[in-house]
Amino acid sequence: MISDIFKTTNLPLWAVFVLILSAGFLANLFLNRYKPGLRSIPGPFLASFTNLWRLIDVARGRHQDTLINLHRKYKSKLVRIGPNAVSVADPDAVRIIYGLKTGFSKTDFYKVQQNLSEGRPLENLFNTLRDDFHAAIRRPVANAYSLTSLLRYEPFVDTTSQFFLQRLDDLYASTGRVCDLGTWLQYYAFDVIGEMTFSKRLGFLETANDVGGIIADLEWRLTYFAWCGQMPFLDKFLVKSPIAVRLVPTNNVVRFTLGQVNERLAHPSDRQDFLGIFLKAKEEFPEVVNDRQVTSYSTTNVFAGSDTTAISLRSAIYHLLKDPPKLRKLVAEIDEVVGDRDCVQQPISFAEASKMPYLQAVIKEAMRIHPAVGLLIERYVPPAGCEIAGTWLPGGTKVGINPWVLHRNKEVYGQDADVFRPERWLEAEPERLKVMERSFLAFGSGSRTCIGRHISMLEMTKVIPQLLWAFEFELENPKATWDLRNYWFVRQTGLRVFIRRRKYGLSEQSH
Ligand code: HEM
Repeated sequence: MISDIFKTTNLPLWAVFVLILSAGFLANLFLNRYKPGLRSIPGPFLASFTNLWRLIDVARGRHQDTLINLHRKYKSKLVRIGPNAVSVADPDAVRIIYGLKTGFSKTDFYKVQQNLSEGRPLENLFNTLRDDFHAAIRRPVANAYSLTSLLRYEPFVDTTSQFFLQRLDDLYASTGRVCDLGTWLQYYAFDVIGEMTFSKRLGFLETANDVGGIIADLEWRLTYFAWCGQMPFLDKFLVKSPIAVRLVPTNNVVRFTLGQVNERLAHPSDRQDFLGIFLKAKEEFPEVVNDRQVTSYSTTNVFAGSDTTAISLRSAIYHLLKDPPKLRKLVAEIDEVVGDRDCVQQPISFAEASKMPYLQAVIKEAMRIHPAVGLLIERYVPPAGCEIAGTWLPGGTKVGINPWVLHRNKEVYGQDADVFRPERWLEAEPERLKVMERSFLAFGSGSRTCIGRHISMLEMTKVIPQLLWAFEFELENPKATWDLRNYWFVRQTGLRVFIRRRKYGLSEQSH
């Protein structure tokens, strides 16, 4: 056949190949564009041909805004953002896509996130695609993350918070220097998770520095996940290519946690921190938990639990500082609960904080208006296909909800959905509240929901009142807005403040 074309056209062989390749490429684009089940879903024209559209848009760092605008522009619950990818904005779809036993599984976007350890991808709770493996590794440790286990971690949070406040007082309240509070909240979040996981602060607050380059490493890694995750086959040619694997067989964060695990193994102790629990799980479930799995659990704590918590803390503080009446309302609630005691020496307990309605509403609203995760929480439609928002989608389609899109849905949260207003959580009628709760995806939803959500709520509900009790914060430039960059997590920069003592040092003053 090829030789016939060659003879009749007198074309050189290479030109025939180029022609055939071009025809194949064009046919592929055409098939992408007119893929059954997806061809009638509105979306950017280019996106229906190639995932490059998605990759480029994600690389620009404001993908959450693009999706919010696209859903509003097309007035559609479904927007096609790739030849085989659909963004969904429908509260009723939450249960379908993320519900227990609905058969939707994580996509190869998560495979890219499997960091290398000794040359092999390290599957963990967060990034595994295999539901049976996920259930097997979740069972031995689930209890350690439950609400009832929280009391165990409160002292870890308290000691780190006290040190955090002392550092802010020494370096900023006492000197009048401007403080990059956003960065300090990140140091705090890393040190708390270090305390809880390894019984030691990782040294961020102490050194006021990026210890071991972990923050920088996570930053580039998240960027890589976000970009490469839009065209996951590229991973095999980049970080997981044979040459790259040989050059960097174990990545930085894994190496760091491996060091902590090895140190504990060399000096065994009966500490009830997460590492202690993971090592106990190794004894109780030897068929599932080996040394590699212990490292995997520990790495996940550091990876999934630090940046996300810092982002949510920043959101709460920033939005309060931008809206002084709301800040005053929260401070009044804190003062009432704390009374005469020193809130640094005797912090608000989790039990007390859980009964502070405005504080709870502020945290929830901070995570609604600025959820940490800023890309689709992607899943594959099961092989039999499925109807979502009135459209039948074929098996294997990538679907997902971007929390930013559902959180800004005006039908769910009202016409002021773009505004920070904690009161909405306190005023909503029970039926409306149910829909708002169902659409709240800051911690994901269903079978793969965040295992660390109680831990982060523990941190946030304790440290926010302590900070606001101890200090007054003032934005360096009250009119400026901060900068956002979405690389899987939507990280903020520019939360720069002046700090003044409010009640910090109360016990010293009374002596
Ligand atoms: C405010 C803080 C946090 C936010 C916003 C957050 C957000 C999320 C989200 C959206 C997911 C679902 C991801 C998906 O379905 O693809 C998730 C899963 C997960 N998170 Fe968190 N997270 C936070 C804190 C933590 C903490 C403190 C830890 C650990 C100590 C943690 C560990 C995990 C793990 C292990 C998973 C995977 C769970 C599974 O699939 O079984 N997270 N998180």
